[in-house]
Amino acid sequence: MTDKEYMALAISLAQKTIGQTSPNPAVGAVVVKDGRIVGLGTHLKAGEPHAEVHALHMAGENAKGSTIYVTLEPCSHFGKTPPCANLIIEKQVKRCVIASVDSNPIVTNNGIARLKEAGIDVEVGLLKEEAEALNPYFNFYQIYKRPFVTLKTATSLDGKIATYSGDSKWITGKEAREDVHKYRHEHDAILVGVGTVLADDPSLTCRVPNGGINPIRIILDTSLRTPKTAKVVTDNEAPTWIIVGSGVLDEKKQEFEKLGVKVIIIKEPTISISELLKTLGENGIQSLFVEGGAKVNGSFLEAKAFQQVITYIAPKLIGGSNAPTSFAGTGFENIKGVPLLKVKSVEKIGDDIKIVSLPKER
Ligand SMILES: Nc1c(/N=C/[C@H](O)[C@H](O)[C@H](O)COP(=O)(O)O)[nH]c(=O)[nH]c1=O
Ligand SMILES: Nc1c(N[C@@H]2O[C@H](COP(=O)(O)O)[C@@H](O)[C@H]2O)[nH]c(=O)[nH]c1=O
Ligand SMILES: [Zn+2]
Repeated sequence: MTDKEYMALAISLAQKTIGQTSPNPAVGAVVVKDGRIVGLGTHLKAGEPHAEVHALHMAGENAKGSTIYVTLEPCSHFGKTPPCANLIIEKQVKRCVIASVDSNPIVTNNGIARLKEAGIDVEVGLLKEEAEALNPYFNFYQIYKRPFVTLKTATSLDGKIATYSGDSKWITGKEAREDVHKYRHEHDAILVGVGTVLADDPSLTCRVPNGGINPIRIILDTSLRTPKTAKVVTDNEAPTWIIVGSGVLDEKKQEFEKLGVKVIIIKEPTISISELLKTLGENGIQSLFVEGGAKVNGSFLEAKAFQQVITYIAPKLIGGSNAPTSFAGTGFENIKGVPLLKVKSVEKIGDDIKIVSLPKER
């Protein structure tokens, strides 16, 4: 097979682990000796061995004089695991083909330099775009130290998220709702406003066939109105963090902490999105799935604080000038001031349409 085919195999291995390796990136590795695949590996969980370690372990003696294809630059630092670059050198690998450079500042280019110093034949950039597309959340966080934000809305053809009476079950169909759970698995955290908690009492867990990883549930709740009886407080299915403003009294905070909820006070009377994202970044959240409701979506939109928008549109017409739409708040005064997006994909999903769009650099 060609170098490209081996690297594509490494990428496909990593693809299947997206969502389970955070805060580490998803990485795949393939070891080839004399035209035979002798080792395969992918990083499965943060703190466990890296992809190269698994692949070289499987290769055993055949690692000597082999070629290793890896989707990310081999690490060169002692994090929770020893450096992969050292292991590649120790196992006397002959050639190392790397798809993408590591965006983690403590790693970037050090691994490549160390391999070259040891006389290993290093090539960088094969299927670079495909490899970088494996870890958009990790890469964004390494650069900005705040979470990559995905906004998700589910509306009728006429842009409503509920009827004027507040009924919203269900607008989109089973397939679209299941697709949402894939994003819950992939993101570190899911965020809704207390309005959604009061209206839907959502569980915000990841319910995909064969199970998935539950995101941390983050509730934007300036004056701590979340009921103590809410599922997100009582179901013990996943961690729940409630973000409150500086006006919340300490003893009220402690009541929720006694129930196992983490309460984070933003030192402002109302929660600004930029302050929220800075705080979540400091708490290690690399990716945030914002599932509304309209008020929260509106505040993220006005702060222009999002990196991708997932829109599900159901072939239904709800009507009514009082029926809520997906973005509340003030909105923009002029068309020329609104954020521009680029449509990345449009697809049918069940009876609904799914559009993924990305902010356009102005
Ligand atoms: N009403 C609709 C949605 N409504 C989503 C709500 O905002 C809230 O996130 C859900 O009720 C979450 O519930 P749980 O976590 O599954 O228990 N979302 C959708 O994709 N389609 C709809 O029709
Ligand atoms: N997952 C992964 C890498 N991840 C890199 O190593 C860092 C985590 O190191 P540690 O704390 O030791 O697990 C992570 O931030 C990223 O820069 N590197 C690799 O060579 N192969 C792998 O499979
Ligand atoms: Zn490593």
